[in-house]
Amino acid sequence: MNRNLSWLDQIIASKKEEIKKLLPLHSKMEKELSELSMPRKAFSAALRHKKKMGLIAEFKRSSPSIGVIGSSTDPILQVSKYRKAGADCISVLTEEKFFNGSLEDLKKIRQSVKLPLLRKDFIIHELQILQSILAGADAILLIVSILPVKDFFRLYSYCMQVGIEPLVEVHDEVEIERALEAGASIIGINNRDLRTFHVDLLVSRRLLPLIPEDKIVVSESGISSSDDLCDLRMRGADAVLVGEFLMRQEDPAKAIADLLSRSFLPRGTRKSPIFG
Ligand SMILES: O=P(O)(O)OC[C@@H](O)[C@@H](O)c1c[nH]c2ccccc12
Repeated sequence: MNRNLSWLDQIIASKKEEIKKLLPLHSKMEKELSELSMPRKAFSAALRHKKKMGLIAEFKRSSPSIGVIGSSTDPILQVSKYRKAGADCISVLTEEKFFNGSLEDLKKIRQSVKLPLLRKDFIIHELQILQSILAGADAILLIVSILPVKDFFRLYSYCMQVGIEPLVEVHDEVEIERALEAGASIIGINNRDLRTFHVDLLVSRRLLPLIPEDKIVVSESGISSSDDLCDLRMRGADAVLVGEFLMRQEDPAKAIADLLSRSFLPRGTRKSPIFG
């Protein structure tokens, strides 16, 4: 491993290798896609206009910022606990090198629950999008900060064309503009800076007012209490995405019940800071 490359550079390099292996399968994958039914809108439907804060519960074995979280946790068992406790959607981290995940995890989970599934990975090519649909994902994460502008717009349109919902991940004002320009309807504000790993819920507080009311907004990362949920709900978040906190719990169902206990509120309006 080249020590001069950041972990993100290393992930992107390994993704490029994976894509090379997928290239010969392209027409086979397209044929399989044509045999599936459209449209896939379950992910946004599970989060839009709800009376409580939406919860996307994540299956995440490890991460580059904190190391091993729950490496040997059984995906089917964990996700069934999430479902029984009231999670609205499931996110599965499939990146292998730093997150110890796999597409196999997602496929197993797909066979065991009907809840909408988000494939969480570093998507830089159309073939990964096809691969996600064929593995049973309802949505994919599209991270604005890792994509050249042109590639972002192209991949966004491809998602629309093949019928999978992109959760467009942003971390600052410029990325929000780009997401809105593409026409994104589900926007994830990542409270974690992917380059420094610094986590701050202030990122959501600052950016929520900049996103129009008709968009679904998900606050991602670093969320661990019902206070966090209440605050984000009142500031206009439709949903939260929670990984590490749930993976570390002995009783994830109880943790979900506690998290959601005070968030049965209508979503607050996203007031522009200019108007108070
Ligand atoms: O484990 P946390 O702090 O609850 O965070 C979950 C999720 O937001 C995080 O896994 C994530 C958000 N965006 C990403 C992009 C790539 C990898 C991981 C992520």
